[in-house]
Amino acid sequence: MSSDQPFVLRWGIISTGAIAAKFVSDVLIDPRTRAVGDVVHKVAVIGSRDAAKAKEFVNKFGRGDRSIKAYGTYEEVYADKDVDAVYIGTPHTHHYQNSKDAILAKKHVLCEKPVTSNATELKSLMSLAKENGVFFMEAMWTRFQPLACAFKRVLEDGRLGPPVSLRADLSDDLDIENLPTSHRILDPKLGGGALLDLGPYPMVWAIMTMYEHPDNKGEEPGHIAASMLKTPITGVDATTTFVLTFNRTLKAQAILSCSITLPKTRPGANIRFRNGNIIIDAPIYKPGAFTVEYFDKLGSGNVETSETKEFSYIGGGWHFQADEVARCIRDGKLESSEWGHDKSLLEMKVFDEVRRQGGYKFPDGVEQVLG
Ligand SMILES: NC(=O)C1=CN([C@@H]2O[C@H](COP(=O)(O)OP(=O)(O)OC[C@H]3O[C@@H](n4cnc5c(N)ncnc54)[C@H](OP(=O)(O)O)[C@@H]3O)[C@@H](O)[C@H]2O)C=CC1
Ligand SMILES: O=C1OC[C@@H](O)[C@H](O)[C@H]1O
Repeated sequence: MSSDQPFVLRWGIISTGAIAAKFVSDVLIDPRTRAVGDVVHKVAVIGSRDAAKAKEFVNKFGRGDRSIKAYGTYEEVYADKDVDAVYIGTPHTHHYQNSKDAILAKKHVLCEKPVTSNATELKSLMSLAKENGVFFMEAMWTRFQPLACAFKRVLEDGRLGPPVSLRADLSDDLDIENLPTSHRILDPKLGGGALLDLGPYPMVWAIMTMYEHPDNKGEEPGHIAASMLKTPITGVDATTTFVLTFNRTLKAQAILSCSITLPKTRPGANIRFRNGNIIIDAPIYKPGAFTVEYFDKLGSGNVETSETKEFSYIGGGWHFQADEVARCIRDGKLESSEWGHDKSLLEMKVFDEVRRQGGYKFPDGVEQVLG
């Protein structure tokens, strides 16, 4: 193959749930429709706990590709020689075991958010991935969308000055009164509740804005304050608010919230800098636009200029993270420089602490590795 041929990444898919369908649909879109010419994706294998579901998934989402294999166990996916990377779309509390099995089979892994149930599980996977020489990343798709890349460029040009305060919320009224208690959103055995499902999204904006800020020097927040409101249905958190104070070198505060009993709020995020603001549309997992406001002079609050940047593309937005995985694997990297292990680890440490303060303990046996 000549070097100007795109790199082909062959995926094995674990689970036939809602997000696996979205991921597969996106990676099967011709990458040239998003101006990507250096990588392409091949879905090689679908794995389900039920062979009939896997076959049905291939028929429904495989775009007529008759070479896609359908398996009735996940183990067959890990063992398949035609698979380079495994995408894991199972419920949160299965991510650790599924990732571990894939890594031990020497497959690269892209695992849905939240990457594990707790920080200790994640640390164990990070070590295992390094020992086995495979790439490992949490599927933090928002970070790879064109809007997030443009947002980072605005932060990096420095005109806004340092960030001081950020508010970000991801809420969605999931009609929990009418969901079965076995649904992954309600069942504590599946890590149910707002924090683990929706909390990664306010976190990603805080991480991009504050944790990654050069003045922060890679410090974790020095203080975390959290409160959870539980649903009486199963006791998982329905609404959670947590405040991260970056008080070590950067002096900034992120006020983050999520809810499964409220509709989305507008805007999704509001970030205040010494010299202006950034306002991000809802929903913050895939905003369509953001507005940058610049003050006439430092700290005045008078908006002199403002610019709104809008984004659209073909597909749901899950393919950009897949392109990142393909490029990293092609280049022999074991982690992404945009969403590396340290960022997922910070997320999981924060979630552990928020659950501790909120009194949300998983049932015994859910966490596979305890700290
Ligand atoms: N990035 C994003 O935008 C999104 C990410 N997610 C994340 O993806 C994960 C899955 O969510 P979602 O697709 O909505 O969930 P679904 O319930 O729709 O699908 C989960 C799938 O996991 C498999 N599975 C394995 N073990 C279990 C189990 N014990 N109970 C239920 N299902 C099981 C099943 O596939 P099978 O029977 O074929 O084995 C099932 O279809 C979550 O961690 C969530 O946070 C979810 C939505 C959006
Ligand atoms: O990751 C997600 O983003 C979109 C939400 O609707 C979904 O519940 C969540 O899992």
